[in-house]
Amino acid sequence: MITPDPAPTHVDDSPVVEVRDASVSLGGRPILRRVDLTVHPGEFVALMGANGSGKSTVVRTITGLAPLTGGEVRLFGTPLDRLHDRHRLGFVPQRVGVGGGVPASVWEVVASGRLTRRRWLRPFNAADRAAIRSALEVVGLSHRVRDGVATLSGGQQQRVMIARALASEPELLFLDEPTAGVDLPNQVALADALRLLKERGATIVLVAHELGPLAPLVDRAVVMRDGRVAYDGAPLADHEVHGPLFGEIHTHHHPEGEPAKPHRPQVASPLDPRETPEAGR
Ligand SMILES: Nc1ncnc2c1ncn2[C@@H]1O[C@H](COP(=O)(O)OP(=O)(O)OP(=O)(O)O)[C@@H](O)[C@H]1O
Repeated sequence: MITPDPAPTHVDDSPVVEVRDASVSLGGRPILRRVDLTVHPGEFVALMGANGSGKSTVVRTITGLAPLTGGEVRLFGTPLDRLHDRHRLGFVPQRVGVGGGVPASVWEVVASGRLTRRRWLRPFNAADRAAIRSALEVVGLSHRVRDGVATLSGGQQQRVMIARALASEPELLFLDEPTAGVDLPNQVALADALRLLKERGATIVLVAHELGPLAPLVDRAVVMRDGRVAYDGAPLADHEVHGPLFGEIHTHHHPEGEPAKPHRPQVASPLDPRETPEAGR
């Protein structure tokens, strides 16, 4: 709920996302190779890695947009193809040009986030309007409700798309590069909005090249390389992800010798029987 409710949505720690041995081919080319990923309730996971490493495809697979050629995806404990209450998911895709000639107002775009929760052709009820208002407040755009989306800057348009996802009151939110091409004040506004959502108990999976102001929110980093999970563990600084480390499968040593936090950190190991010597290259 987008209400001041600090209680987490889930009472147990059963995974919200379970990707098991998932493979995806696109255009006849293997893009994801035997990916495993588990996300627990309330976690904020940053999915990182170089261009073309497969980050977006992981998210597209988890949200059912890219078909599996092998393996399984479960959300909220249910196989993806049997999940009916899809309103529990929110998805802010990459580089959405909401302006593109569509004369929609900010309010209309954010209100469209309620469609999965409403019965067809019913007017918005008080709960709908409250959720829309709250989402606009969270992203700091209440004063722009009547404006055409096309009149907003790219960063503000991205905030509109975040508000649209927030209005649907998702338990699990995916964002693909929400800060790409967004100026710093808008990145900070996005971070504030996501912090609030996290405090309300949502589980968040974020695809990002660089975390910038989002870094303090991240509980866990997963780094993709060549369609595989190369690292799964404690958050990494942007420079670590983009340094030489992910030129190879990486074993992470935490700087102060602290144990990697939080959930079951895993480093994909070359000893993994599924890996072949040439596989990670
Ligand atoms: N529909 C498609 N058909 C064929 N190949 C695709 C398709 N979509 C993505 N790919 C390829 O899959 C690989 C992984 O793409 P993906 O977008 O998942 O990577 P990414 O890590 O998100 O990259 P970026 O950071 O550039 O968005 C790339 O080589 C890309 O060219």
